[in-house]
Amino acid sequence: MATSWRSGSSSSFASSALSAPPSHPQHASPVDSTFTPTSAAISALTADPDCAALCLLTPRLSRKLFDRTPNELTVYLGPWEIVGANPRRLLWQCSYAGEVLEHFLPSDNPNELFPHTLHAQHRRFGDPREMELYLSFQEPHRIRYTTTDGIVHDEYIEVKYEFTTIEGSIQLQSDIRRRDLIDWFDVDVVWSDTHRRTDSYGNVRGLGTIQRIKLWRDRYSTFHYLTFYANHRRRWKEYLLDDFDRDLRQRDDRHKRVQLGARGARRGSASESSQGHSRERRFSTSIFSRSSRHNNAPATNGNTASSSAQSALDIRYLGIQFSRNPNIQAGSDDTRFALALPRTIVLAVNAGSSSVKVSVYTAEQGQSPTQIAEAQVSGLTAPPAALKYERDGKTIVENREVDDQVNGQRDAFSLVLDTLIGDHELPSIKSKEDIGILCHRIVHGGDYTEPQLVSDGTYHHLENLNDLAPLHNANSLGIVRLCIQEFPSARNVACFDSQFHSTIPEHIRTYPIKRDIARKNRLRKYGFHGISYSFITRATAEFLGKQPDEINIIALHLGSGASACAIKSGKSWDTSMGLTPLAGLPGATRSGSVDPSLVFHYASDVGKLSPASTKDLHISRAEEILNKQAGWKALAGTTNFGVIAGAGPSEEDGDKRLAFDLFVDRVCGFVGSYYVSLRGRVDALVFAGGIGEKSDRLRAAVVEQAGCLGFVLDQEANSAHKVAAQEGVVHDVGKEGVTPRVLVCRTDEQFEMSRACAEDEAFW
Ligand SMILES: Nc1ncnc2c1ncn2[C@@H]1O[C@H](COP(=O)(O)OP(=O)(O)O)[C@@H](O)[C@H]1O
Ligand SMILES: CC(=O)OP(=O)(O)O
Ligand SMILES: [Mg+2]
Repeated sequence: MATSWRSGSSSSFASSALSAPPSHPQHASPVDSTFTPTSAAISALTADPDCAALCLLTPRLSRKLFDRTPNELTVYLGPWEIVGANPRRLLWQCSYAGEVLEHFLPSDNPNELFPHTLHAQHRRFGDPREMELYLSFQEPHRIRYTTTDGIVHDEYIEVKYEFTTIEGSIQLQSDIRRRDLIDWFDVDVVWSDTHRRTDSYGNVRGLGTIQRIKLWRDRYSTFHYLTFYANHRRRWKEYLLDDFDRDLRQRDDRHKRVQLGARGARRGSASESSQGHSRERRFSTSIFSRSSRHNNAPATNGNTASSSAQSALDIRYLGIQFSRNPNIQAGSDDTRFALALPRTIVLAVNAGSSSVKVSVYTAEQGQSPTQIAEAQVSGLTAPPAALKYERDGKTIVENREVDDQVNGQRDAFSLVLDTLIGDHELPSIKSKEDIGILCHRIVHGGDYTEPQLVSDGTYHHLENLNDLAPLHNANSLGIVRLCIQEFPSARNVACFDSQFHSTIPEHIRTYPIKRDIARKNRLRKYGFHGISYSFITRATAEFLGKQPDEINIIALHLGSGASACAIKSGKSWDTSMGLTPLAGLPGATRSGSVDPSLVFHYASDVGKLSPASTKDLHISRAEEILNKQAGWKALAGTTNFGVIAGAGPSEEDGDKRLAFDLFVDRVCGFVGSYYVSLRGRVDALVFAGGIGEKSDRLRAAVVEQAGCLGFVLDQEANSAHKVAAQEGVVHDVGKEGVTPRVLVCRTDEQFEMSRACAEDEAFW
């Protein structure tokens, strides 16, 4: 191996090196064939003492350097050994008798030495592994080079090694640290609860950026350690892996992020503590004892790195964002990193009246799930039905017409399933066996107040409720049945739209009818869209910087089925749907509340069973008329509210304008009623659901009419394109400085279900 020196201008070495070419004839010799591949070549002291460097070079590279720097000196290095104490030295064998190169290690404590290699981003086009060929230290080290002429060089310099093999580099790093280097991961940001990922301006900051995390195993125990250079603090960090919970605290495959929680610390510490819920203890466990530094090297303009890692686990979690550059990451380091961690795939199925939405998550017990894919078939009541599929936030299928393959919710689900399983680029689902939990939105859950594992008993109990949610329950149970057949080893969990409303007080949920009959037939207000309202409550609270039980809101879930909900102290206080999802606001095909006698004047056969009834669903003509032949479809000839909201001034759009005005009127009726019901203590009016999230016109009309209650819109923020362009879940569309706020919430019923399932150990 070749070692070349470029001289400094001072010291005994400098003077000899200044004479060019190098005056040591023995150094002209080629590499000695006895040197092992793990040995390294060394080169380069620069002419400038401030940036003196020592490099181990491949012969190829060193030859190039020699061409341009006549003062260089070549030393051929052989194997190394680490000798002595106080100071420990890395002793390099050289080619010739009497020729020795000593690298004085700045600490006798091997754990305090941190050979540094760069993140692969610094060399974008090579093999990321090859970054290990280039080793450096973050502070000057003393190098003594002796030949038969005596000491040629003895000075603190910046040391850089360049290896010819990765194995050689790994071996040297392991020897220096007396810990085996077993893996490394290129990360874009590392942060913690005390060093947040971004600063208050949103700039990525963290503890360190663009660094290579290394994983070490102690040679004398089973302890594993993580090290990285916290470049923003200019110090090394070393953490004992056992000090972190075995399960990842959070995993976000889309952003290639994981969070390790400090062992014994409670989850969600950072945000909870910022909200005054600091329940965790801080750790002061020493990972290793600090020994004094044996480094008298001069500090260079304050940039000198500390070679001592911070010795205590001084954080509650460590966040790591692996490199998102696909060229760099080649393999998936984050997957390797998380290999040992127990998790499963959760499929959340939301069969609505006009759509089937399925989201796929990776989930760990007790952790917030991470979405990896989402597929939906929409337009089931407004043909053509269309399939949309996204993986890792990228659109894979954009509104493909699927009318010929889909007739109803169960077909839509089968199509979605085929899409997911057939996607070879969705490695988390290679086969059906990969799916551990399937959670299903069941609109009517009767008296259930919590999600239920589907057993024969629960299934049959739910079947009895089919007639109370005629557009939903039977369809959902059809999907549950399919899943039980198709995924025999998975657990099916039923999550209920009605459960969120179990807190509605008796005087609100009771109908003024004979109490014994009401009790016997369980006739009361149940309320629906509760999974969505639960999501909206938490998301809004987070957005407003409060706890869920500290907020009062009026939430509007306006989709194919539409409802309003008064949420008091984070709990449902009242909602517009009732015994069934027919009551309250009109919808795509539903009338909403009308005079109960109306139907008897609408047709004469309303008490008869509808021909649309099936063995799973018994529906009268009256129910059919009010659920399926009313709403926008009846008024405006379309179930697409986008078309209704887009109505122009022409006469032919008159029906659409009527439908729009009618809807605004009914929505405002609930807003006013709930405002009074909440005694005017309202933090926000929140729009959600397909219409609530997408129709700026509808929001503008509602807020204009409800303006007397203090709601004011920011027209610009409310525009559909502005809202669509926002990344987060909740968007403020209200006028600045005005309370109550007006918000848009991208509700996510699938996430809410999968979160509930991941949280409950009964489902694991
Ligand atoms: N750009 C739009 N403007 C207004 N309404 C829209 C728009 N896009 C979709 N919608 C409405 O949203 C409804 C779907 O809402 P969603 O909540 O997704 O449905 P579901 O009730 O099936 O869960 C559609 O039926 C359509 O009326
Ligand atoms: C309850 C209900 O109407 O649900 P959706 O709007 O999803 O049809
Ligand atoms: Mg819906």
